[in-house]
Amino acid sequence: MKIGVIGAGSWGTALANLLAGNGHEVVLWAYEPELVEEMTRQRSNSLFLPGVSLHPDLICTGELSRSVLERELVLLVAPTQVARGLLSTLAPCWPAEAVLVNASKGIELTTLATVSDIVAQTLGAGMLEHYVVLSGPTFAREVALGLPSLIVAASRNEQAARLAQSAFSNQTFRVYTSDDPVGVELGGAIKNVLAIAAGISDGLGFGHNTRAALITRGLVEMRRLGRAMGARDESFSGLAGMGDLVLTCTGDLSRNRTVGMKLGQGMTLAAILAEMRMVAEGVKTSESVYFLAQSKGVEMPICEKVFEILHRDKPAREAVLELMTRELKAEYA
Ligand SMILES: NC(=O)c1ccc[n+]([C@@H]2O[C@H](COP(=O)([O-])OP(=O)(O)OC[C@H]3O[C@@H](n4cnc5c(N)ncnc54)[C@H](O)[C@@H]3O)[C@@H](O)[C@H]2O)c1
Ligand SMILES: O=P(O)(O)OC[C@H](O)CO
Repeated sequence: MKIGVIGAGSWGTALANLLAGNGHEVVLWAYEPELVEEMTRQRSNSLFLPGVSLHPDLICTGELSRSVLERELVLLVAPTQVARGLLSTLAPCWPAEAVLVNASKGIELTTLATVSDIVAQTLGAGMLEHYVVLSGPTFAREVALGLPSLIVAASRNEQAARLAQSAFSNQTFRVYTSDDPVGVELGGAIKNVLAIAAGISDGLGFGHNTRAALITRGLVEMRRLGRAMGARDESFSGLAGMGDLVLTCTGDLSRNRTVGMKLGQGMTLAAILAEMRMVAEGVKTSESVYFLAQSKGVEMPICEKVFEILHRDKPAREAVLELMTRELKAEYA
């Protein structure tokens, strides 16, 4: 297939490499001009995926329109907060029949739009028939190294999900399909907020009990918001829900968990972000989830505390005390 990839961060580069290795003709667009130069000449991406050699057939470009021209499948894998700008720019030259696969995991600030919403608003609601969400427990580096990984391709159009499944699958990358893009998209976004919570807990020096509790009760929060937004319950027990939540709350490669750990250890958010070039989607998505939960009347106490710690300067220990001393209740109230 002719495939375009929008975004040459760690995940975009790992997936573009995988697709090229699967025999597709792949054009990878990078935002940074110096990265296009390096990827083309040195076949490496030292900014976002150091130590991984690029596939010899992978084409790299700094021209955004080349990532969609004559493409049969386009993979969007840029930070969520810039997705609207990129898709709006590309709308006039968008290939109408192409399948659009989204691998970004976040919710837009201010609009509270999911990436599905952004796609419908920029490319038209009809595009959702060609839209697939690709999400699951997949650290880019481990996928790039060929370590066995599983993921879900979710779409309301079964044919589109199957097309993505066959384009991405190989011996080390196993893709399941799902008919619940809403649940799969929400799982990927909310787990980033909960990973920050798990990091804060570790940074404060709490133990395994606390982390296991955060994962379990975090999953309840994910499911609640999912229900309010029309997601299928079982998606949250799957790869894009529990799977990714466990990975990101426990894995040292997680940027979101790392942000949380540093916060727990006493660094300010501004100082943490100043030394990070990569994106930790949970930082902004914590704000989106907070307001989304409020607007839907959904109780999400852990996500609420992450928002307050990150964006309202609440001391982490105070937030934990507030969580622990909430009114006592049944586990499934
Ligand atoms: N890295 C992973 O393991 C992984 C796995 C699954 C999903 N994701 C998701 O993939 C998405 C992309 O993350 P990543 O990890 O590949 O990125 P990254 O953190 O490795 O790199 C940051 C990316 O942001 C881009 N960028 C920064 N400012 C930009 C701008 N103004 N306009 C356009 N692009 C800009 C950079 O070019 C780079 O591609 C995120 O939503 C992330 O949650 C990442
Ligand atoms: O490094 P993180 O925290 O952005 O997580 C990366 C992926 O989403 C894991 O599936």
